[in-house]
Amino acid sequence: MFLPRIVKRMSPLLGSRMSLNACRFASTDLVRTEVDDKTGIAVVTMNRKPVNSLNLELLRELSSALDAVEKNKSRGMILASSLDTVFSAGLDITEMYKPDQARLKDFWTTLQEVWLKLFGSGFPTAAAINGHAPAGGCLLAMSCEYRVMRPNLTIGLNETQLGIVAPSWFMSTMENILPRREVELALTLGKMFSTEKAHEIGLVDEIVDTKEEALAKCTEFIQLFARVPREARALTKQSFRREALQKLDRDQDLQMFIYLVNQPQVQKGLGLYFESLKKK
Ligand SMILES: CC/C=C\CC/C=C/CC(=O)SCCNC(=O)CCNC(=O)[C@H](O)C(C)(C)COP(=O)(O)OP(=O)(O)OC[C@H]1O[C@@H](n2cnc3c(N)ncnc32)[C@H](O)[C@@H]1OP(=O)(O)O
Repeated sequence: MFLPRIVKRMSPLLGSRMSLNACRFASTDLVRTEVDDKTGIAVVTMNRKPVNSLNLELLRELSSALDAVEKNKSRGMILASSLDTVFSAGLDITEMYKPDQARLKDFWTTLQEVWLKLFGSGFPTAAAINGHAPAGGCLLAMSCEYRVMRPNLTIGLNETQLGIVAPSWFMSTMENILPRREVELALTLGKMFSTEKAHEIGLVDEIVDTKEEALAKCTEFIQLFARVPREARALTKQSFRREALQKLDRDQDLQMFIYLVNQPQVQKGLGLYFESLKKK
């Protein structure tokens, strides 16, 4: 269970007074949230070694972190990873392979919740993609409004390569960024784009060399909205995204996911894929 722990960090130079850009922290083992008091921007960092694969616990903590960002009225949120070469490896295969059925339901419901909160958030969002972002990792990055990525990495929805079908809301999320034809091609191929190609087609907005630069660029993006009235901005963003958000019928989507995951050929495919990852 995530309990936001808000702590004021004191500057050692200022003794008991807060430094100008002191941070507030609301952290758990899996997700660290830091709000810069100077910019008012929250950095939400995923921290589940070795690859930030999205299991139920990480998703629950991301969901709580998004609630905390909303509640604290942060100026915006940057999503990042604590790992050097991976943003997120997407859904944790172990949640879907030989699953416990009750947990499987919880897992998918929580993933839906995270997407609804992130894609539908009123506050500005940006992803500092400091590592590979396949499948669910790409979904998280695409749910943000701006993406900054380090070179020589990969990003994309590779589900068909695994013999599974990306849910339609994964597709709508990509369609919010890329032309429909490009999305259809990317999804049917299960294409993983290099950083450079992703930038060329507009899936990624900027390429920078370091995580620090990525965070700085994301901050610059969010600060573009500093003088735009908060409510008007939020409602405008949400009306652009309403159709995709409303298209998700949570119950039907859950039933479909549970049905598909439990198909013997899907289980076989997931097992083989998981083994191939381990043998690498
Ligand atoms: C029927 C279902 C219907 C609908 C659902 C569809 C939705 C699916 C969305 C998804 O997100 S599916 C998941 C897709 N993800 C991937 O295909 C990514 C797989 N991983 C990688 O490509 C690589 O691991 C990486 C590029 C992210 C990182 O490479 P590297 O740094 O070289 O790490 P390793 O490959 O050596 O992996 C280390 C360690 O982590 C395990 N692992 C990797 N990915 C996952 C994962 N998604 N789930 C669980 N575990 C994963 C990997 O097996 C290694 O484990 P060891 O025990 O060998 O250390």
